[in-house]
Amino acid sequence: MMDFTLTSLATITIFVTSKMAMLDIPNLSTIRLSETSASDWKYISEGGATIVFSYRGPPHPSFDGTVLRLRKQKLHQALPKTADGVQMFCETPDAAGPDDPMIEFQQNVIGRLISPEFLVQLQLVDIEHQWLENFALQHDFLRPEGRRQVDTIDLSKGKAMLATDLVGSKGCAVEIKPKWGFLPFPAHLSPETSPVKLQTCRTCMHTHLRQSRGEPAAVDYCPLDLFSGAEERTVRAIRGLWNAWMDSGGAVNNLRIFSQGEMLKPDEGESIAIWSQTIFGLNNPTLDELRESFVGALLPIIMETPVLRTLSRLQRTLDALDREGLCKLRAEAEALRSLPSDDKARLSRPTPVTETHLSEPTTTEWASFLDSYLTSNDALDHGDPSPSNLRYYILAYLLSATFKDCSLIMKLPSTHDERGFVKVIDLDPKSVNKMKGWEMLDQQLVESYAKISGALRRICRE
Ligand SMILES: O=P(O)(O)O[C@@H]1[C@@H](OP(=O)(O)O)[C@H](OP(=O)(O)O)[C@H](O)[C@H](OP(=O)(O)O)[C@H]1OP(=O)(O)O
Ligand SMILES: Nc1ncnc2c1ncn2[C@@H]1O[C@H](COP(=O)(O)OP(=O)(O)OP(=O)(O)O)[C@@H](O)[C@H]1O
Repeated sequence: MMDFTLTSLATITIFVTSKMAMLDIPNLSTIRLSETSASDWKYISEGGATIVFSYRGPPHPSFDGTVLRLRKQKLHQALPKTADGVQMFCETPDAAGPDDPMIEFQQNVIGRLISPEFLVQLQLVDIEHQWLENFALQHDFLRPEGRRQVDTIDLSKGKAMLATDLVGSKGCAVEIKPKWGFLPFPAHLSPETSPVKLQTCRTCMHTHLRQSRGEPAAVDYCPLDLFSGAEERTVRAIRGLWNAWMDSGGAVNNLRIFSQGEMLKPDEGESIAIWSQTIFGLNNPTLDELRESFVGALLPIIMETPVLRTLSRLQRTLDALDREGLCKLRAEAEALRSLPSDDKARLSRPTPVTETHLSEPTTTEWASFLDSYLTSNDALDHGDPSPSNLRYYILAYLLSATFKDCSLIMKLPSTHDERGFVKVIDLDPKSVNKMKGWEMLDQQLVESYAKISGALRRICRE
């Protein structure tokens, strides 16, 4: 049985040095947001943890073609999700710290797993408190009401992130949040959960739960179709996303459409008319015509990009035990902890759960984990995991969660905007504090889905 200890400092030093050289991140402490005014930035969109603005001010070498990504702060802690699905529990790893760990994480972890052509250039910038306060004051009221009730720009941060603006001010960009692209590894599922979880994917179960609560949900969309690589299924997935976008008035977060730098909403007739004319050359199309043009434009991009396959492989291989197997492994390690020390010493693979198992991974630990994952994950017996590898599996699960929650932004090719592209965004590290919430949600999803009669359950195929 292979045993990973995540502390190989020699390897880590070499790795960090070579990676920094490769990505050539400049020293950006000289870039000052206070050189711009709040009105130079236009609200683009937001997720559970961050809010994004595009630079639209006078020409500036540091800000042209960039977005500003600011951290948000919950107004209230430990609340359930709101009706529009805004996540309200569990903090991100940096919630208490002044800086954003994202850049380091993208260099040291994500950059080793996803080809740089699919990643966005990120830069850390200093923010002066007064500037941020004024910025928040000017922009907060333009945010969606549902979001404003939950969180606000985090004024405690001294740094923010600049990233390449993928939406731009011309042409059409499409954002898809694909979610979970695999069915779980069966080895650790219980007899009760196994028939449910092996037939219906996690995202479809979540959709059902949301639907039953009257929340917006992408009911016709299954990520396994999108990830399938098969044309017919990909068409079905894009149609499903489009239908959800239409039916929810653009409220579901699985599909966002940006036209000329603005987020499009299905009920904005004039913008839709301009969009359909400029992007598809359609005048007064029927909704079906518009949908099929949209599908036709997106299909080749999705079929050709290798990045969906990469994401699904990463999600799956990093979640080799399923949440249930991980919980069992932790329980096994906890049971070992309570053994008398003489008995522990005699065990072939002891690993009681310690504080370090539940701490946030450091940069060096991530680097060491990646070394192990890239060289030896396939050689591990995931059907009979060793408690001594508990920490390895915890880090793997955290990283899998990042890939399960990221989004793609695809720029449609157009005459004035040359080539299209596909980029992966929102590759933030997830916090170990989320484990409990994930466990509860997993149980809730399966329990709720198991109540549906078998014949009505969705069958998701890989
Ligand atoms: O648990 P899920 O699958 O609902 O994912 C959450 C997302 O909900 P979704 O299903 O995509 O609408 C949720 O998205 P929204 O806030 O609903 O747009 C967040 O992305 C959340 O991550 P974080 O708390 O921002 O780090 C996500 O939480 P994690 O599971 O990634 O921790
Ligand atoms: N580089 C970019 N260019 C243009 N728009 C962007 C960029 N990065 C993010 N966005 C927009 O901002 C939104 C919020 O960003 P992001 O998904 O990173 O936030 P988040 O809070 O981490 O999301 P989640 O809740 O899904 O975890 C995205 O959904 C996208 O619409």
